[in-house]
Amino acid sequence: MSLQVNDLKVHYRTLRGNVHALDGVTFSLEDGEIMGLAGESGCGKSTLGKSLIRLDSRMHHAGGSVRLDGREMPIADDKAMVPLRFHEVSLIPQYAMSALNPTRRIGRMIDELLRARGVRPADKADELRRRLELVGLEPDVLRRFPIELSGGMKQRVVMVLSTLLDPSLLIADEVTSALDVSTQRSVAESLVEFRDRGYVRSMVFVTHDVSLVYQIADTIMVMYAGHVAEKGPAASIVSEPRHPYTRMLLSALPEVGSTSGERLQGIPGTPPGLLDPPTGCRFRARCPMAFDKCVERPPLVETAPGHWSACWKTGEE
Ligand SMILES: Nc1ncnc2c1ncn2[C@@H]1O[C@H](COP(=O)(O)OP(=O)(O)OP(=O)(O)O)[C@@H](O)[C@H]1O
Repeated sequence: MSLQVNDLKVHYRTLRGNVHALDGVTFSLEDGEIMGLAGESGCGKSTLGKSLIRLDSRMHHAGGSVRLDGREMPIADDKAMVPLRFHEVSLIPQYAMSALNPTRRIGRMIDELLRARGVRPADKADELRRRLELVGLEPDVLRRFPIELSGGMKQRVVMVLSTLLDPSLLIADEVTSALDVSTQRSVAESLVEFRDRGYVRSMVFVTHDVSLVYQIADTIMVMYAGHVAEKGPAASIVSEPRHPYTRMLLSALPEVGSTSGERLQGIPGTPPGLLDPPTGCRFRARCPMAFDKCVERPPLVETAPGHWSACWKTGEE
């Protein structure tokens, strides 16, 4: 599996104009890669996840391309995307576990969803049980209603369901944020296990929690206001961040980096609005390193193998 996203632009149409939620996003994902996607609220993480599977009616594909396994994905063509969903690309959306139909038993709901995707439930019954067991759920969960399950159990059901057809790419959007810390960890570890067993080939793990993603991801991509700020191997993003925004994001976290005895710093200011975003580097108004050239948009350049950063200063180092 390989994913190449090139200069992707996705906007939301609103009465006040277009919200430039993704404005020229470029990155790639290797076979087997788990990429953590981080950044402040509103930077475009969910929009990127949704763009790879379903553009809703307010979303507009304004440019760029997405290639999965060398094939162009018709992301703007809802109908043409139907055969790819769940088979090639699957999404565990934010709040998926609270969206489970409360009036359906889990087993019946899974059967209905499989049929809707052209799959006979009987053909998947053994595999379903094996995977439920793998995530620590008894087969009797299939006879229960969602209300009878804890948040962690529901999230595991959703994970198993979303990956039952062995998609190439899984997008997991904030799948752990509503769970307690130990459940978060085990849900995240189950996702890694799914990758290791080949149930999914590669994964984009969207999160606010850089410390959790650091434990499970191979690479981390940091977005800022609809742009990619930096992408690289997880260890070097955390220990040697190149982009000033990544540095500030990490220094605002208690769990990651060398924080012993150091005072945590918040990031002063707020991200720009995306209805009429500023030209050039979108971080420049908050950046302690900003200089004249930042009125031009910095290109994303590879500063070390597999490590990309979009900052004029990084390019100079
Ligand atoms: N339906 C919508 N209509 C208009 N603008 C939207 C819509 N959904 C999202 N946006 C805007 O698009 C931008 C990106 O939002 P997105 O939800 O992708 O960010 P995010 O990084 O996932 O945030 P969060 O972490 O809070 O989920 C934001 O400026 C947001 O306000």
